[in-house]
Amino acid sequence: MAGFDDLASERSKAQFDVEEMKVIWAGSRHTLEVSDRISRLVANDPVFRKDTRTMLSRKDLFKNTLRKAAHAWKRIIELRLSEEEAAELRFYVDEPAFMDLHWGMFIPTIKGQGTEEQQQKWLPLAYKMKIIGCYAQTELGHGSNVQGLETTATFDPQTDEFIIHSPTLTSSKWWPGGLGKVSTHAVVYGRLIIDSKDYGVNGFIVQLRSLDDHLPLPGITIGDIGMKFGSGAYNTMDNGVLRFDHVRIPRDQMLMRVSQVTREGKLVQSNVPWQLVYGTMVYVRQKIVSDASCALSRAVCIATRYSAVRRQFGLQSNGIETQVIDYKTQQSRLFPLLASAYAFRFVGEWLKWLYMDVNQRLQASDFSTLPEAHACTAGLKSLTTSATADGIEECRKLCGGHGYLCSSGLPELFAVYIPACTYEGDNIVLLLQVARFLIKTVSQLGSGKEPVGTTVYMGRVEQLMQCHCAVQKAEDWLKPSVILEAFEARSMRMSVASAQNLAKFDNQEEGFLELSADLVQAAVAHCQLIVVSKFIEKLQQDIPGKGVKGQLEALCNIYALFILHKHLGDFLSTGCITPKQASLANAQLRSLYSQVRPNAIALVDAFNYTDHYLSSVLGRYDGNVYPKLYEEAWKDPLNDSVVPDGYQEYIQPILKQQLRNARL
Ligand SMILES: CCCCCCCCCCCCCCC/C=C/C(=O)SCCNC(=O)CCNC(=O)[C@H](O)C(C)(C)COP(=O)(O)OP(=O)(O)OC[C@H]1O[C@@H](n2cnc3c(N)ncnc32)[C@H](O)[C@@H]1OP(=O)(O)O
Ligand SMILES: Cc1cc2nc3c(=O)[nH]c(=O)nc-3n(C[C@H](O)[C@H](O)[C@H](O)COP(=O)(O)OP(=O)(O)OC[C@H]3O[C@@H](n4cnc5c(N)ncnc54)[C@H](O)[C@@H]3O)c2cc1C
Repeated sequence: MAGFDDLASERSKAQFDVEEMKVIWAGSRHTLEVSDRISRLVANDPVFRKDTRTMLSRKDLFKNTLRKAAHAWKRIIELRLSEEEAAELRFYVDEPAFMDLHWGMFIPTIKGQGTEEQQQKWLPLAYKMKIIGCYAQTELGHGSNVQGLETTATFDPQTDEFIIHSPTLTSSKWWPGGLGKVSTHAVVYGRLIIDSKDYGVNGFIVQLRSLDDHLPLPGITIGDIGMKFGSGAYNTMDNGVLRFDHVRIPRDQMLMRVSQVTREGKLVQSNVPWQLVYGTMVYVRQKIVSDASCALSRAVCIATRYSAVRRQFGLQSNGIETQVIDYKTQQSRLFPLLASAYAFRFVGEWLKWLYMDVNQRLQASDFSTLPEAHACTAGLKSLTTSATADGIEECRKLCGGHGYLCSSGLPELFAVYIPACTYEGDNIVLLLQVARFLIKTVSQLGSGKEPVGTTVYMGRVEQLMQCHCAVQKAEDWLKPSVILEAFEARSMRMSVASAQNLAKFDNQEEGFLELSADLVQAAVAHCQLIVVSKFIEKLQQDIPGKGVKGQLEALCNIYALFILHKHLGDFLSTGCITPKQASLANAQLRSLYSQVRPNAIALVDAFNYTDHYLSSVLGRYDGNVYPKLYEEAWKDPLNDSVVPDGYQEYIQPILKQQLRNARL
């Protein structure tokens, strides 16, 4: 039967060791074992079913999410899961919920911004879920501009307390996940005021609801902000609104790792940079980059499997139509996304390492790598989430009409994913941060301060401003050194051009605003260079398994040449490559697609996703698409009755012409 046979035959064509590729994708044998075991555990538990999610009303949906979250917590306790296993379990439950914010932001904020004493007090309560917390930073009037927050935390020396207050409507906290209906506590960001002086934004632990009856504490107004994009999707989350009317908290509930307020009301600064108040955002942005590869690979897995099952046109000699995956246009849209999923996986792995390294340095009071960590997490978060959101939508189109059905899994994935381009920093705002970092680095060239980390290539400014690409034939584009030089030269030249244009302005801030669209492009070029170079570095490691390295090399080249093709204007206008070299790159890309084609199904199998996690009829492992699509349609509540509700009120009068007669 179509589907079963197609995917089995595709799998038999694979030219590499899929089991070894699974290890590479997972990061290690241990991680593969854990994710494999936990994903199956979730898939086999009826409480974690997802198939009715898009049909439920908001209230039922939310209650169902609470039920799953409680069950997940119960299983974590019963099975004595480790922190790693518990995180995997929450991941595979695959339903945004208050737990994400409790474990993903509230706890990390206390760890990163609390003193030892504060950690000892609050973390055990949070780990045991005796309190549930969220991260309340954004307000109705300000999200991107953190320094513009209006909530105040005024020190009262009489009582040794802070008074938390929302002075205006626009100062209402607005968006925090988990806040609307569940959290008992929040880390609230507000302006620290001592003796009428404003000391800027700090974090404060505030209890919101009673631990006895869950009612809001006096002075607190709290609720959900309403339905969001898509059915099901992110509506499982209670994003909330919160107002304070002079709510008092003890002084020791200000997070005091960065600065402390003494009993006398004096502000004492630690030796750590004030930017550590922004530390949780760096942590979460790093996590979001890793998650991007999960979301994109999930969409790509669905679209690739379905493209091998779906046949249209072109009767072959055996009387069967062509698999749509064999169309070159399908390949040129799908395979760059497959390559991007792998590229984001590896850059995410590297970013995790970078984040751990920065953290270790911070513990040892070495703050030198913080600006680079901020620029990398901000830039890569922006690059990978934008590409993933666009990629999911492309996968929907790659699946034709059936991709638009909820049962394809793609509409909900898209709806859940797209806010990643906005939360944890709007993607444009974050790229402007990277641009500032690049301009600063360029302006320091020649000053004796050598660029470090991901900007080390800028130290070769003279060479990169003048070099000529050496490509003469299509295969030359397969050399990592050639690709790297083209990407470095493009990024260098775009940053230098931006810096030169900026220098023409008397007022740098005005110049930055005027040139911001170009600056964003320079930042994108730098971030794409990071992704390409980290993929190339990955290939320099020992990669076991028959044919695995060869497949990864092909994917790496596809990613790089696809980006080159997409941003050809940059490469040509900066003189990094010639039009002839561009056309050779395109020819090489076509040849790489042919190389990947027989391995495409095996390359998505290597993600090791269960059908439960994919939740897609089109992406089923067995390829049994048509019978299941047919079956799925009959489950829709509209099909519960043959004649729909409303027939007698609205359809019958039209058919019987009663309405027309009434008008005559
Ligand atoms: C789908 C669920 C699946 C389940 C998976 C679960 C696990 C994954 C967890 C993920 C959960 C996702 C759920 C979503 C939750 C969403 C949460 C949020 O959205 S929280 C709110 C996030 N808000 C933002 O990101 C705001 C963005 N704005 C800013 O960060 C800042 O305002 C700014 C950086 C844009 C500007 O800062 P500002 O101080 O006003 O000015 P400057 O630009 O001049 O910066 C001064 C100086 O500081 C440096 N800087 C800035 N930021 C940082 C930083 N984070 N770290 C270090 N340094 C930083 C900057 O470079 C400047 O340095 P200088 O040397 O002076 O040039
Ligand atoms: C699903 C979801 C979950 C969230 N969860 C949380 C949470 O748990 N806790 C929390 O505190 N917050 C949360 N947020 C809020 C989120 O962090 C903010 O929405 C985000 O930081 C963007 O800020 P904004 O909404 O103010 O956008 P705005 O800044 O108002 O953006 C509007 C437009 O202005 C542009 N813009 C803004 N500033 C500039 C500039 N300087 N230069 C050029 N263009 C600019 C942007 O690019 C964008 O196009 C969440 C948001 C969403 C959507």
